[in-house]
Amino acid sequence: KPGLPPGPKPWPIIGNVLDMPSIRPWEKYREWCETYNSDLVYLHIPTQPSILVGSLKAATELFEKRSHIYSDRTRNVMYEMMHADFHFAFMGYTPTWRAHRRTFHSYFNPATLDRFYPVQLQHAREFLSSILKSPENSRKHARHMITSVIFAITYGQKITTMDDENVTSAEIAVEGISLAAIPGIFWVEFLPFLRYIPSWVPGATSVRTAKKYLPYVLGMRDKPFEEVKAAVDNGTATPSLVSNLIEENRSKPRTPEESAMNESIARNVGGQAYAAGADTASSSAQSFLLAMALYPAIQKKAQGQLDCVVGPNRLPEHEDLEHLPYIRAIVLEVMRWFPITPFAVPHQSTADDVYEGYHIAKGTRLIPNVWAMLMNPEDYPEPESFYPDRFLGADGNIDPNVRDPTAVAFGFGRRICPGKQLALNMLAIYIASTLYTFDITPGFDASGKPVQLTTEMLGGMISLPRDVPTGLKPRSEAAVRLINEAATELAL
Ligand code: HEM
Repeated sequence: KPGLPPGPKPWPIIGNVLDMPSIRPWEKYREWCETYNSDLVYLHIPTQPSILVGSLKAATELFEKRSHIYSDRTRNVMYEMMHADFHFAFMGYTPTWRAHRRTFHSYFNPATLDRFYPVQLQHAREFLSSILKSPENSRKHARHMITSVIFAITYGQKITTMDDENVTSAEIAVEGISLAAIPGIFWVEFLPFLRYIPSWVPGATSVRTAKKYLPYVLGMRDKPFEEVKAAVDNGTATPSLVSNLIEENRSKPRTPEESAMNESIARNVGGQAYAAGADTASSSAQSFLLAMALYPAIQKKAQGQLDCVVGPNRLPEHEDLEHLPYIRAIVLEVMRWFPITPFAVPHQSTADDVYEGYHIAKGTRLIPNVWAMLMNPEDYPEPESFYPDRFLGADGNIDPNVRDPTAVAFGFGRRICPGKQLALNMLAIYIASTLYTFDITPGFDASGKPVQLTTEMLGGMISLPRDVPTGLKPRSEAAVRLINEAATELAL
């Protein structure tokens, strides 16, 4: 009879709860796979049996080839308490999840994503202008750019400052969602009845945390949606995901139930775009700056190709990317070198199964160690080095024989990130525009010394670089002129 995969020895009752790392968990997860010499490692977590999936081979076999039984999500009591379960990334493998995903996909169908090029280009160029004015705020500007694209596409709203109420509220909501996603830090996850303990009881951290974030989560879902709905009513809405869904819902006769269901899907799908897309893509935008400051020779090489393809008289556009394999290789290497979702979003099984002689019971949570897969030296020699050339063949084009890291970094199977291509398009034009116009160096600290950059990763479910360089200098007077001309055009 197949047994459980190997794993750390459990304690009575609490199992491996105290073994669960909260700092850089992906490293401990990899160590366990090595210690037990197994792609799968079993963790005894009360009420939530879990398996770490340490190799791409196992992840592909389970999440992709057997996706019909590995596409569920783990119940997260904290999400229920803070109402974050409206986000379809956290819904179970149900018809409701499917309806949400279908709606999202119909708007962000990869075949029609070029209609978002203009909005991406506009905000990439606004980023250049902002950097020209205050390079010391590079982290904030990168975040602002991605947030602006997401709000423009989702709600047709212009985010002129990061102090915008819809943004600050969503930021706090995402902080709560990210916190609640770290496996093993809230006791309510193991003992769901704790949710009913009053928040004043000492130790009721779960209840107090959920209570703190609840209004922000609801605000993120409802406030911008209501604003767009009112604009649609007044005939003043700018076309967007949400206005489109509202109008479509009204365009055909429907029963009140159907109509309410469609409105709820529109509200949820809009409300989760910021949570799913802003932290993730802006973390990659920031880690790109970090890589460039740490690897100046790569920067030079990319700038050489940009100068050659784009010429001296204009800024890059999406259409240039086809002729810029080195930029595309940098995008791939950014996604690999800095795994911003180091264990993706765990999947859960819906039937008993056997893999390589191990028993995987129905209801097991499977945590893919995406970080370890992207740092695997067999696929990517010297994985700690930022080396885009690894993706290029002898002809200077992308070599299809090198494993595509975006097939791992965005998760797996039926749950794979549906915003993947949108995110990659956004990052590619931002990377091309920034390298074309700026030299990126670490910058200086308050005492005037060059900053010592590290590659330290912060955060849990979504990680971001601790250090983001601030030494961005325009490459030439011509670059400054092009940025200013673009800004004038955008203001017209
Ligand atoms: C660099 C940027 C991004 C990364 C690395 C990323 C990564 C991921 C990962 C790892 C998952 C979980 C996949 C799985 O369960 O196997 C996911 C799910 C998801 N992502 Fe992304 N994402 C990014 C950007 C975006 C953007 C821009 C959007 C939308 C605007 C988006 C929307 C979603 C949604 C809705 C889900 C849930 C899918 C489901 O459960 O069915 N993501 N993403």
